[in-house]
Amino acid sequence: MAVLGAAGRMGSTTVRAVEAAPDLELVAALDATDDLAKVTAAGAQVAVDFTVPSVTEGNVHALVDAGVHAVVGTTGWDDASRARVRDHLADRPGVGVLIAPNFALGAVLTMAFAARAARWFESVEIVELHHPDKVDAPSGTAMHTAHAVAHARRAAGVAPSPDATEQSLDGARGALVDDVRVHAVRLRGLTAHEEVLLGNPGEQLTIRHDSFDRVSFMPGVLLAVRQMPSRPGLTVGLEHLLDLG
Ligand SMILES: NC(=O)C1=CN([C@@H]2O[C@H](COP(=O)(O)OP(=O)(O)OC[C@H]3O[C@@H](n4cnc5c(N)ncnc54)[C@H](O)[C@@H]3O)[C@@H](O)[C@H]2O)C=CC1
Ligand SMILES: O=C(O)C1=N[C@H](C(=O)O)C[C@H](O)C1
Repeated sequence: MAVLGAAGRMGSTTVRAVEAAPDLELVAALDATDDLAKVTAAGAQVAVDFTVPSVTEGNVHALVDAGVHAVVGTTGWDDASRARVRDHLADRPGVGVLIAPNFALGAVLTMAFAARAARWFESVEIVELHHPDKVDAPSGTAMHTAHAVAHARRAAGVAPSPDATEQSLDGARGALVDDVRVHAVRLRGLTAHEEVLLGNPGEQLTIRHDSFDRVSFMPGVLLAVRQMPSRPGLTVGLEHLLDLG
């Protein structure tokens, strides 16, 4: 297999995890100046992408063209970019692509629990907290959580969260993602954290996940590397590989 973004925080952690896995062989480790052709030249069947939002879609199309399965952890995807990959895969039967905003088991469970709870609370807001070197906000995980929560609330006929704000500074109420408020904190010392706050009169439920170390993402990454060769087409979210989707 191959790792794209191998010199980065997640890419280097993935390289170490793959090297420690007896059933996987790392044949290519690429970073920004490397030609993607090295992936096929090395005979990789699966490539993991932990690069940057501005290049990940191009990488995936090149991998699909080369018949290489892709496990994508890079964020910054939207409906349009995912649709382009889905369309491309229609011409390449047998090739699988997973785009997952978070590979940590606890984060995937947080999203599943939040979606399950969402219909039972009048208010819901999301706070994501990350290291200050992160280039995108809100996090891909928070966006995915907001869409899942919004979908569950719409399906149950629940109104958007009440909010009487008439006057506020720009950004004070966070970003509105699919009718759910998302707040992004960037703080030295943090790794990757998310809280889903659910409120009713007289009670609050907080669902919180903390990744203290990037090793927390590795079991999910390796699971996906092993499964994608038998999952053709586009899969969005690790929850589908864990039977939680
Ligand atoms: N899905 C998940 O579980 C997780 C996803 N992420 C996401 O993964 C991405 C990477 O995060 P970090 O590793 O923290 O960033 P980073 O900045 O440490 O690493 C990115 C690496 O990609 C390299 N790169 C840039 N363009 C490239 C190209 N064209 N080809 C190959 N390599 C290229 C950079 O030189 C750098 O080494 C971000 O989008 C982040 O949000 C991060 C943690 C977990
Ligand atoms: O950049 C990060 O660090 C992370 N990015 C992903 C995201 O945007 O959701 C996953 C995790 O939160 C860490």
